[in-house]
Amino acid sequence: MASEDENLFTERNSSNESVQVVVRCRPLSKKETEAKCSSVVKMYPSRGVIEVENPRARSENEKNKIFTYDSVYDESTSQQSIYDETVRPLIASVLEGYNGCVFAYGQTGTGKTFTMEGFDTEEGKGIIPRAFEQIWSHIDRTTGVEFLVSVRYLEIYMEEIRDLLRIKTNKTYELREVLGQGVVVVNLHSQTCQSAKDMLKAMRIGNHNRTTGTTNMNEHSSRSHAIFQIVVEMAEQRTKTFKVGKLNLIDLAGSERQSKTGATGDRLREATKINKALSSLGNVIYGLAENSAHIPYRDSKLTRLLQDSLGGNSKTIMIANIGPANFNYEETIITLRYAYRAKSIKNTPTKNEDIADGRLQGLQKEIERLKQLIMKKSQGDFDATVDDAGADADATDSDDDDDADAVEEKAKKLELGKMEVDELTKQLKNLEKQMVHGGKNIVDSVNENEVKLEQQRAEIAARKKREIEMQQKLELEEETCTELKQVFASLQQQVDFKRDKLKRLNNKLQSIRQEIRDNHEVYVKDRQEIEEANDETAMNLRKWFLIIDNFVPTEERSRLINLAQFDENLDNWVLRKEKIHINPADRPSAHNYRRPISDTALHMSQNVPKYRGENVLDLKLDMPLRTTQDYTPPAVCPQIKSIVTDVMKKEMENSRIVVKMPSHTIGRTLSSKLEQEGKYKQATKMMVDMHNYRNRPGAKSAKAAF
Ligand SMILES: Nc1ncnc2c1ncn2[C@@H]1O[C@H](COP(=O)(O)OP(=O)(O)OP(=O)(O)O)[C@@H](O)[C@H]1O
Repeated sequence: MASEDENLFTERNSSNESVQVVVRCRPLSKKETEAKCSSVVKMYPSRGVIEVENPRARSENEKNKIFTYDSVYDESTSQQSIYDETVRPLIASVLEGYNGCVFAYGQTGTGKTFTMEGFDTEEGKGIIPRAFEQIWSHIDRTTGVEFLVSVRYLEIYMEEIRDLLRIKTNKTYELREVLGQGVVVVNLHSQTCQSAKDMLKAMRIGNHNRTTGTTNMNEHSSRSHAIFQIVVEMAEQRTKTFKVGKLNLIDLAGSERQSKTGATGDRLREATKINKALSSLGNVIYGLAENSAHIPYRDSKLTRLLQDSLGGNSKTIMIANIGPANFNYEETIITLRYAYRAKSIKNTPTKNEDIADGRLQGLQKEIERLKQLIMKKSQGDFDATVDDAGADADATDSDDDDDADAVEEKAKKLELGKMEVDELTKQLKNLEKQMVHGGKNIVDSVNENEVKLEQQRAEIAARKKREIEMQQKLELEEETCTELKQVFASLQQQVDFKRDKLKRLNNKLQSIRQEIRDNHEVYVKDRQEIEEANDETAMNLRKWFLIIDNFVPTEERSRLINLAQFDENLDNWVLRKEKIHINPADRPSAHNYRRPISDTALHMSQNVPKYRGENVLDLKLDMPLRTTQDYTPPAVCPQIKSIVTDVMKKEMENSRIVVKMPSHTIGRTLSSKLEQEGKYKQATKMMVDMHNYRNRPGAKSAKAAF
């Protein structure tokens, strides 16, 4: 049970905080410009407002839709500004021991990867590499603190988790809820980093391993949700306190419509899984916004991993990416509605302080232990081990003997001891290398300027944020003030005012109705797409039924149905292994070799000669009815016959052998002789002439030709 002090501590370090939602709109793409698309998005960054014009509006009410967010960024916003104004304060919180999360959401091709990763240039780099720089410039400036920084990089592809830093493993990555840590991925490789460069390298390796593909909407479309995790453990040397900051940087796969991306085959299957996970994310956001009793986190791996970031212990920023083209109006509105809902999600970020079982503590303890051990061994206590502190020292001393053997033994021990000390020192150095001592660049004057610049940027960002908030408040108050300020001089004025109000309310009603209609249209489109996908699946199913009906015997079918079972981890049907009970005496044999029946024997059958009959099946084949005739040799025309006879005569005279042969055989012999001599043309002509003669009209039979 938590003590009163602990409860107080938690209360002091946690408070409710809304998910911060910002919207970023990219410029019209080259393709959109070529297709003469127009921009339907207007942004007002100073007020945090976005206005989207409906290109298919039938009335004034339907025309414009207005949304308000924490901040909005138009196409001219630089990567630096979006980072400084939105993400920098969050990373600063992570370095104080909070959990943080930034995730980019939006339709495919709207700039999520551009925002999170960016390009390899100073201006082009995105949020993730900039976060590395901020973390390491903080470490370099902080004295008296030891840091342990590690990163992990995973992707969720087709509802499967893959380790992007260790792609060639056959480990399975399960999700497990760990007390005090939230939902973690078991077996995921964690890489310790000593600099921003190390982190950048890990990011590049992961990006290289990430699943991407080409669609009509984006040449390099991310086909998976990628999560880059950074864990910063901090140990204050003076106060001996520990804290841990965890950061999740997430580039989601884009939501997409098959009609627009033109996805088929693998791309379509990926899109179905992507949309399924995103729709469960939508359900979680909806549930949290509506304060539902049940939040369906367990519906997908993505929502389980985001459990802490949405409605839990984390400071979270959602970046909604949109495109400005009229062609994508509906998708833009869906993204904006999603983002608007996320605004009302409340998190309870809590500082992760005084952690009892952090990796850094373990590392520090191990380093201390090794140091002591090395010290003891260097002082001659070669029997010292992990826990005993020289208990055997007396025993070694009491055995004081001048015997030559004993001296030799001692020398050996000394040598061994030295080797052990070297080995332990190596281990110690390796462990120490993992930890980073803060405050390396504290006296650097360039660094001081950098710090000042950073502080100024943070101040400007905070001021801008305050301005937006004040502007939004002002607008709201102005609206209510105009109502209150109305002094009803006459009944007519009152009537006019009420009419105005009614008109405004009517407008609101119309816009809500329009929203319902829009939603219905989206719903109908979604349904159509699902139906199309269903039709395709049904077609495939019919094909498989046809194959099964014609090629799988009925009794075999029921056996297979019994063996089939659904594997939730693989999200697919698998065939259970059938237990075959065979009496060893009745073991089947093939080609006089006993066929193996145990798993080991089956496995070994590849290499061990004893089992080489394994794959030999002795089948009696049903021979098909004969559909061919015996070969009838071709007839030879008289002209050739005469030549043949002349040549044969000569041959026979030379060899003095008399052979009685039919003329067609002689013809063939001659033809092959001509071929041997390289007279291919003559040989072919001879065969053709023979064939034509034999098949001449009116020929009675092959033999009649001769
Ligand atoms: N703010 C921006 N300024 C200029 N170009 C941009 C911007 N945002 C995106 N782009 C360009 O748009 C294209 C698509 O961007 P990106 O690949 O980041 O989209 P995405 O949302 O990650 O797509 P997907 O979901 O398919 O992976 C890229 O060529 C990118 O350079």
